[in-house]
Order: sequence, then C-alpha cells, then structure tokens
Amino acid sequence: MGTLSHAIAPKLAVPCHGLSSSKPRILRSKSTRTASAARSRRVFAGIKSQNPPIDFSDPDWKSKFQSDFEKRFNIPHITDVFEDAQSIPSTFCLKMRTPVTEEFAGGYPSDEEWHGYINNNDRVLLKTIYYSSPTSAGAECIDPDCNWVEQWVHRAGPREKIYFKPEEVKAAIVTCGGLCPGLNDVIRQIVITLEIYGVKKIAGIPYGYRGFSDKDLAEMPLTRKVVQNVHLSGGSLLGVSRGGPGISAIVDSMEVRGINMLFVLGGNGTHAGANAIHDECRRRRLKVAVVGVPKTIDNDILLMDKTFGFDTAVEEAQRAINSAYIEAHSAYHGIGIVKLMGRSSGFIAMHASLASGQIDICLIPEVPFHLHGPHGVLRHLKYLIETKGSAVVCVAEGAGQNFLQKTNAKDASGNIVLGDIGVHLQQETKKYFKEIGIPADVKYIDPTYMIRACRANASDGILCTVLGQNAVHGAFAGYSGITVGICNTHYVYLPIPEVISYPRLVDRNSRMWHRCLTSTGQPDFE
Ligand SMILES: Nc1ncnc2c1ncn2[C@@H]1O[C@H](COP(=O)(O)OP(=O)(O)O)[C@@H](O)[C@H]1O
Ligand SMILES: O=P(O)(O)OC[C@H]1O[C@](O)(COP(=O)(O)O)[C@@H](O)[C@@H]1O
Ligand SMILES: [Mg+2]
Repeated sequence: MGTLSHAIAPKLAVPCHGLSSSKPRILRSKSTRTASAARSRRVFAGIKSQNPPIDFSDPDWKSKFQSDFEKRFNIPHITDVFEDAQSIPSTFCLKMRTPVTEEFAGGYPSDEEWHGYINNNDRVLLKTIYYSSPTSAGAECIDPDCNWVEQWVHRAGPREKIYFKPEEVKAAIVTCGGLCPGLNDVIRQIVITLEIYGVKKIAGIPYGYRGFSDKDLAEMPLTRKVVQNVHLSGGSLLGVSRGGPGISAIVDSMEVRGINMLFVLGGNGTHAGANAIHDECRRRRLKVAVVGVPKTIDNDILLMDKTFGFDTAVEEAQRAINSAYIEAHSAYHGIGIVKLMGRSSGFIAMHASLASGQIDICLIPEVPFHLHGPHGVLRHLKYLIETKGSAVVCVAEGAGQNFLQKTNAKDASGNIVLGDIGVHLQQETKKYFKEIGIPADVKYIDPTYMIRACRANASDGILCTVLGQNAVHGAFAGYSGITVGICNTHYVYLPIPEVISYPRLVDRNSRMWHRCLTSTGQPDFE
C-alpha cells in the first residue's frame, strides 16, 4: 500500500511528456472540489478537507464511511413522506400478450412466474478499480493508503410493486437548457413506457420550465402515435429554453394541471430545478414523483460513464476536425482550428481529438496553457509548421478564458457567457506568424450548433432508450428527486444532489487525458 509520502513527493523539474506529477485524488468536500476544479497542480492537500473529516486512526473509519455513503446515496421514496402509502402489483409485465385477445381484455395477468423485476435491494458498484497505491494513474483515494472501500448505488429498473395507479397518473415531460442529440429518443421512450404501464394522460410541457408559466404555451398531449417517429430527427419535439419561472410558480402550475409524475430532461441547472421542485412538492405534501434524465452534450454530470448525446457529439465533431485537417493539409503552411462545446469540461474536445487522430494540439478548460513564450502554443505551432507543414488545433469553448476580456454577462439561466477562444486563437495565430515572418494560412471552424442539432447515433439511441424506460420505472416505484444514469455499464438511480454538486471535469491525471497527450504528441504548454 502507498503512504502519504508517495503523494507529496516533489514534482520532477521537467515532467515527462508534459504530464503533471502523479497525485492521488482524495474525496474532498464540495467547497474544496469546486475551488480546485481539478485545474491546479496543487500538492496533495491531505485529508483535512474531508467534510465531515474522517479520522483514519479510527479502526471503524471504513464502515463509518460506508454507512455515510449509503445515507448520501439513499434515493428518496414516497413512503418517506406518506408512510402509509399503499403499493400495488406492477402493471408493467414483461410477458405481454396482445391486449385485445379476450382472456387479457381486463389487463395482463399478475400471476406470471417470472416478471424480470429488479429487487429494491439490488446494487451496482460505483467504483470498480482497486488502486494499489495513491500514485497509480488516476487513483481516487478515500484515505492516504488508498484502501479499497466498496461504494454501492441503487440499481435501476422495473419493480414488482408500484406506488401509483396508472389511471390516476398525469405525467408530464419537460426538456430544458440547450439542445442535445437524443432528447426526442428519451421523450419517445418515456411515453411508450408510460403507456405500457397503462397511463393515459401524458403531457409535453413546451419550451422548458417556461412552459409552466407562459399562458400562451399550451401543453402537448403525447401518445405512442405522436412520438412514434420523433427520434428520426434531432432537437426536442417540445422545444427547450433557458431561464423561466421560479420553483413555487412551477409547482403551483403542476397542482393546477394535476401533474403527479414529472420527467425532467436537462443538465446541471435543470436538475437543480428538478430537485427544488421535488423538495417543494414534499413541503406541500404532494404525492408527486420527480425524475431527471441527465441531458448534457458537455458530459459534465458526475459519477456517470457518459450522458446521452455525448457519443453523437464526438462522432459529429469528427466531420469538423476532418474538414479542418483537409484544409490545413492542402494549404501551404495550413493551420486548422476547431472549437468544440464544453463550457467547463473538455470531454468533447478530448474524445474528438482521440477519435480523429488528426489533432496536433488539444486545449481544454481543465488544463491551463500559455499562448506566447518558449513553451506556448504558438511556438509549438511554428515547430509543427516547420516539421510537418501543417497543424490542427482542437479547443474547447471554455479553455483559455483568462486570455479574453470578462464581460460578466450571463444567459437567462445565469450561466456565464464565455468569450470566443476560437476566434482569439485564430487572431493570435495570424498575428504571431506575421510577426515572425512565416506565412501561415489559418482556417477556423465552429461547428457547435451543427453538432447539437444532430439526431442521436445508434449508441446514444440505445442509451436514451434505457434511460427513458428507467425514468418511468423509477417514478412508478415511488422514487422522487432522483436521476437515472449509467455507471460501469449498469443502469442506476442516483439522488440528484450527488450528481450536480459541481460540474464533472476532465482529470488531467487520468489515463484518458494522458492517452490524448500521447496521441497528439503535444508538449506541456504551462
Ligand atoms: N440552481 C437552479 N435552481 C433552479 N433552477 C435552475 C437552476 N439553475 C438553472 N435552473 C433552470 O434550469 C433550466 C436549465 O438550466 P441551464 O443552466 O440553462 O441548462 P442545463 O440544465 O443544461 O444546465 C433553466 O430554465 C434554469 O432557469
Ligand atoms: O448557445 P446556447 O444555447 O446558450 O448554448 C451554449 C452552451 O450549450 C452547451 O452546448 C451545453 O449547455 P447545456 O448543458 O447547459 O445545455 C454548452 O457547451 C454551451 O456553452
Ligand atoms: Mg448547465
């Protein structure tokens, strides 16, 4: 087992391949995690930042950690508030018959021997790697010795008992934030699954949370027939928006409409809203299930393998990168710059760079860089032009914001409006090559909205299908204030606060970022 001394070993004067010295990731309190944002090269800060602090000299620290973890990842249930809520046998049966046949005219039989239900006590292992030392690449440690601690989360899927009678359900679906490939696929699966449970009243709320308050926006009745082919195009059948009414107004509107199941598709902001709606429903003692489906092209939701739309975005980004490559490669001293989405997380840029194999420099928000100077990006571009004759740069939109003027402008949801790092990079590159008297043909591509508007690819289509179905199973099982996700290829329910406490970031010490650096061959630009 490693010790603390491993972690505080001094950094090499010239780190190999531009990688920072290996350091363990100790689970930190929210404030510390946010502040660090995994960006700095801090030396291991020790364990005092744990909240509440863990006393590792206590022989029972591990079981205490685990019981605390179990509490944190407990998923809120309707019986927490309505203790005498009665369950009924599920109306979701996997051995279906055509309902019109006479013997099943009154519904499906409930005495089938096998139903394929999930047991409420089924769990999925959240972390699957045993790091034998805190210095192992990408190690996530709880204690300085990086002991193995099992962390289990709730398995998603249909339950044998349900807490809503389908005929009493009015379900609503809302899509918030920016677009993302797969929104229509998720809407479609939610509707189809609700109908299989026997729900007749399903409403689409138009244009995000705004649709709850704007009197001019009528809810859209949804049926299997309406959604049958919606997944064949991108966007959202219901429309999206940022900003909108406050939580109290949303819950007022839900009460007026009689909504008792709400499916919320959106990112960090949307989920913060969904959790607040769940809390408000509990405060008002409303028997409502609020279930989120994480939608973020940026892939910045914690704990999940990936969010839907991300794969499609990476695939689509290849087209832009390939165009930039062709342009750069065909020009005399050509330089292609592609800006990809990623407000605070560089996952799309990193994965697209890895997938394309055509990127020489990948710049992400999590890894600071210099533009100028002997170790800057521009000096490396000069080297690439001299040695290869062309170069392609992939930059995430949130990278290098320190080079741009801050406007303090915010969008309707309160997100900071970023400066355009792609344009800045293009201008600085042109200026630099002019100054050093070397011709350079710089081309800039920003494919953001072309990527976001795509329909989901096959892999995302499957992910959306499973997430949509599981969202409905979760609601019928009586859970609320939860979201659905994929962890280590298994589907899980997670309490909303745990996945949005801060945006998920690329770990610069992870194997994936190291692989990206190996692939691009770029040096350390700090
Ligand atoms: N902290 C919050 N609490 C409640 N609602 C929020 C919060 N942050 C954002 N929202 C709402 O969630 C919706 C989507 O947020 P936004 O940040 O634009 O997209 P995303 O959900 O993709 O992060 C908006 O209608 C916004 O008003
Ligand atoms: O132009 P818009 O609609 O504000 O969207 C821009 C933002 O949308 C995103 O693609 C995704 O953002 P959300 O997850 O908040 O929808 C970001 O990468 C980008 O900053
Ligand atoms: Mg957001």
